[in-house]
Amino acid sequence: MHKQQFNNKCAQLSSAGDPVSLKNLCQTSVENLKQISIKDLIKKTVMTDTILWGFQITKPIQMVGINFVIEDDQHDAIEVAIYNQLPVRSPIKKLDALLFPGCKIGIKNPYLRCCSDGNFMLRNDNPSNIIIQRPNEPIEIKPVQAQSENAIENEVKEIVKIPIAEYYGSTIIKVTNSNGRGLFAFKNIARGTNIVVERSLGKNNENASNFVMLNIVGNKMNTNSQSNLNNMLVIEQTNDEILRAKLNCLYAGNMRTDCPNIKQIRLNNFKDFDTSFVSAEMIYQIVKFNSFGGENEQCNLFFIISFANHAKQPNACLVQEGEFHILKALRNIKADEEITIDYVGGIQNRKEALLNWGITRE
Ligand SMILES: C[S@@+](CC[C@H](N)C(=O)[O-])C[C@H]1O[C@@H](n2cnc3c(N)ncnc32)[C@H](O)[C@@H]1O
Repeated sequence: MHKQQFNNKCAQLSSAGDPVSLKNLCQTSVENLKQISIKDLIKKTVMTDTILWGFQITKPIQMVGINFVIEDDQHDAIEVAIYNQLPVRSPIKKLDALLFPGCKIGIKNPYLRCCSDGNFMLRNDNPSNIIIQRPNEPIEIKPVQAQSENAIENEVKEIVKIPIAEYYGSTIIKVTNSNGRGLFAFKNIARGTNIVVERSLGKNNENASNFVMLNIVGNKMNTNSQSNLNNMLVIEQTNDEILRAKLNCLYAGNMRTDCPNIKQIRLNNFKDFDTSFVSAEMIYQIVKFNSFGGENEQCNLFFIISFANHAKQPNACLVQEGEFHILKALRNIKADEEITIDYVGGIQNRKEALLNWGITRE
């Protein structure tokens, strides 16, 4: 088929639409719609006066419509096909900037349509039925120059495909038997999976380069970067309630048994959290016990990743891609297993380095 014919065909298909979906225009405001989950959907039925919220977990693909997968707060996933959002055959760049993993998607009056291949997916032809909340603008993923032909090269190739938004994966925070609170898997996680993608707290990594950190190289940040981060956090908390909530939650880590609810955090719901101002002394303690230094001696503090405890033989590691840090599975991790990292991988005097976190034996 010639390009022109192909375009015409696409345009025809697009304008023809799905009659049920085309008629399904929801003009009710979000507050007046009942919130439902993927499990509540009924096949071949328009769920009138309801809204389904989910997080986009795949990149979009464009055929006639735009298809991608969303996951709801029950961790069920479904494919969504939306039509008439963008002209047929819009440039990929435009599409990637509109819809990317991490976006929160609201679908008014969801309609579970049976496709010609027998599968079911949510179909929508009315752009006003779709609410797209972008967590942040996607970063441009630059091709990374492979430095050698070893493991790093493979690691780089994998990473380049990935992070454009924060993501908290199949994780839950629970109290451990002996190391305070810790990060756990609530589902089986396959080796190589990006379990959590996070930016470090405090804007201290403006000079971060596109490098890969296969392991954490101890808490060896220089005094400069650590005190720089402390100062940043003291100032930044003034206008940032969520940052205060996160810092309060990290303070006095091991002494606490209250575990932040990741489900709530996914929805950016921090309203039950302590958002009081955090003193400079508290910030010093938080950074000391929860931050990790990178190869460039930069000091990184996280929220979710900082709940990962140390192990000599960990099942995960931290890698960095630009402004994002990725907690990556080193092997298959079973549901309910604790997710651990080696705080001092690559350091000669492990014992001494571990004392930075108050860890006296491995
Ligand atoms: C990055 S935080 C980890 C989360 C922390 N357990 C909490 O409850 O908030 C690091 C702190 O956890 C504790 N910790 C982590 N791994 C440990 C280990 N293998 N043995 C003993 N304590 C550990 C230490 O107190 C350390 O300062």
